[in-house]
Amino acid sequence: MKSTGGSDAEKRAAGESAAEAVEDGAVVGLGTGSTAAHAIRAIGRKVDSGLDARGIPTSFQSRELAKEAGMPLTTLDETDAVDLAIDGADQFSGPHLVKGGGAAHAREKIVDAAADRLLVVADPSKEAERLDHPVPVEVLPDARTTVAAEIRALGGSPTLRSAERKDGPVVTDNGNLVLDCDFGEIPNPAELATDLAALPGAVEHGLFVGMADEIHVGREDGVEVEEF
Ligand SMILES: O=C(CO)[C@H](O)[C@H](O)COP(=O)(O)O
Repeated sequence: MKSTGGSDAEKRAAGESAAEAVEDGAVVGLGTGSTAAHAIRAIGRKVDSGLDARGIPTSFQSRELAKEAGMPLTTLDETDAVDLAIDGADQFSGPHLVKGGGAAHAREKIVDAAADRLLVVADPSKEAERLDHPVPVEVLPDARTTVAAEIRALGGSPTLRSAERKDGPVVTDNGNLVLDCDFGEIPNPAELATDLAALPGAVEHGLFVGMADEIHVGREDGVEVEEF
C-alpha cells in the first residue's frame, strides 16, 4: 500500500483514535489509504474481541483489508443508515478536504456523504491554511481530453495520472481515468466544486467541501481531535 506524508506512527495513532468511536451495532464506512488502513485493522481487532460492527468498503483495497481483519461487510444497498465513516485525506483545511490520492474518491464520497458522521484520520503534514493540493478528477476514458480542456478553461493544469508499475494510466476501481488538476491555492472550494461537478464526463472530483465532522490528527506524542 502506498504511504504518503507523515510517519507510520502518526498515521496509526490517528487511525486507532477514530476506531475508538465505533460502537456495538455500528455500520462503518471504511476509507482508503495508509491511515484509514490503521483504523480498519483497529476495528478488526475490536470485532475479534466481540464487537458487532459491519463495514462498507470504499475501494478494492479497503475491502481486502477488512476481509483480512475479519470484519463483516455490507453494502449501501443492504443498509438503511451508515453510522460513521472513517477516511483519510491528502489535505485538509478546517472541514474541507482534498481526497483521491488513492484514486478512490468517487466511492469514498458516496459512502462518506451517506454517513451520519465523517471522521477524518490524518498526520500533521496534511494540514493547510488554505487548500492548494491538486484536485483529482475521475473521468470517463472518452472524456479525458474534453474534461482536460475545461479544467484549463477554469484555470487549472490537468495531468493524467500514470501508473507506477504499469505502462499507461491509472485505471480506477470503476474503470475510469484520473486527471490531477493543479489550481494553485483554492480560495473558494465550494465554487470550484460546483464548477468541477458540472463538467460532462467528469465522474467525481476530490474536493470534499465541509464534509469532515471530526479530524483526528496523529502526532508522535498523541492525537489532536478537531470537531466541526
Ligand atoms: O483519498 C484517499 C484515497 O483516494 C486517501 O484517503 C488519501 O490519499 C490519504 O491517503 P494516506 O492516508 O495514505 O496518506
